[in-house]
Amino acid sequence: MTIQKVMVVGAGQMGSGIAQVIAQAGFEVKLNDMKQEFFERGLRVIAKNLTRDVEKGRKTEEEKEAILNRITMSLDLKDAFDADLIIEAATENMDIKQTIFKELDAIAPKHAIFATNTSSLPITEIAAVTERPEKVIGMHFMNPVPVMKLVEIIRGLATADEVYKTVEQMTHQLGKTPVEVNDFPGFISNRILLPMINEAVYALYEGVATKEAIDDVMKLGMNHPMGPLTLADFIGLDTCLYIMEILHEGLGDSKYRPCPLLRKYVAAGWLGRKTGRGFYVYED
Ligand SMILES: CC(=O)CC(=O)SCCNC(=O)CCNC(=O)[C@H](O)C(C)(C)COP(=O)(O)OP(=O)(O)OC[C@H]1O[C@@H](n2cnc3c(N)ncnc32)[C@H](O)[C@@H]1OP(=O)(O)O
Ligand SMILES: NC(=O)C1=CN([C@@H]2O[C@H](COP(=O)(O)OP(=O)(O)OC[C@H]3O[C@@H](n4cnc5c(N)ncnc54)[C@H](OP(=O)(O)O)[C@@H]3O)[C@@H](O)[C@H]2O)C=CC1
Repeated sequence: MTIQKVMVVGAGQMGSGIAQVIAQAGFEVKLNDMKQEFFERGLRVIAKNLTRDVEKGRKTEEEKEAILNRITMSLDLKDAFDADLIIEAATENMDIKQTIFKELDAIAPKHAIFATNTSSLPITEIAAVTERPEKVIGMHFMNPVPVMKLVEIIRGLATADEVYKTVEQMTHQLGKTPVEVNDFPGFISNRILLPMINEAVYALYEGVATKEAIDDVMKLGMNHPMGPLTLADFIGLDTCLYIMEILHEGLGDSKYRPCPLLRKYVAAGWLGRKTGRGFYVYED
């Protein structure tokens, strides 16, 4: 199957990055969110990234404009009427994702593939609310999307081989490297990454060291580009907590219990970079 028209649902940090790489690869993309201001916030981030590319001589001003012109605003899921591929990148919450997919199922063409960028939720359970579970698949991009090479592709129980192949090919067209993973909580990436981040939060909670010291140990000692607490702020503490809860519930092992300090920060609305405060404070 050939993909021509794409829709991305959710214009947050992941949705805007996904829309950017899709438009960069020459596809038309509708970027959907619930309010115009969320779309505009997403588009501002994309424009900023592209301006940096122009300043660094990687793109011309004309290329930047052409990419931006391929991204159109959508505030209504009905705009999915002509989509070949829909990539959902809304908030990490099963109810939200199932509601979106159910609604899209009644709107999108019968051939359309539904991909979800979920970090941890079961693809099979999301697919089950649609009449097309064979066309539902996980397409898990990494943050920041324009930079990171990996896309985990997750088959649900019913995902058709043809759908897998189309999404794999699309991933190559976006300049990314696909890795196939089966449908288990947190897949590979977050099953391994998030317990490390959660352990770093426990180390802070128990007073083992300061946040700076914890991050320095992992940066300088293990050559991680960011310390785990900085990375948690970058991902979003709400998303980190959701993922730990899914691992805990889905795998049934107490080693995945979320640290109470992580819960406390999320309850306070300290969600990391996106709200200006998490483990660290951000002025920009
Ligand atoms: C939660 C999930 O479900 C899964 C996940 O995504 S988990 C998160 C996975 N991501 C990570 O682990 C990221 C870890 N951090 C890093 O790799 C690096 O710190 C980083 C790439 C984010 C920044 O790299 P850095 O060397 O510290 O900073 P910097 O020099 O400013 O940036 C490096 C390049 O990335 C680009 N970049 C940095 N942040 C960017 C962003 N948010 N958007 C777009 N481009 C960005 C910069 O423009 C720069 O590009 P050039 O060198 O080509 O000019
Ligand atoms: N952050 C990360 O590092 C990564 C996250 N992911 C996954 O990507 C998804 C998005 O995460 P992220 O971009 O970080 O989150 P953000 O909070 O930045 O963005 C989510 C966006 O979705 C919007 N949204 C919520 N409900 C709907 C809806 N019903 N219809 C349309 N848009 C909606 C939100 O609007 P509002 O602001 O009003 O709530 C927000 O703009 C999650 O599933 C997450 O697990 C995957 C890989 C990495």
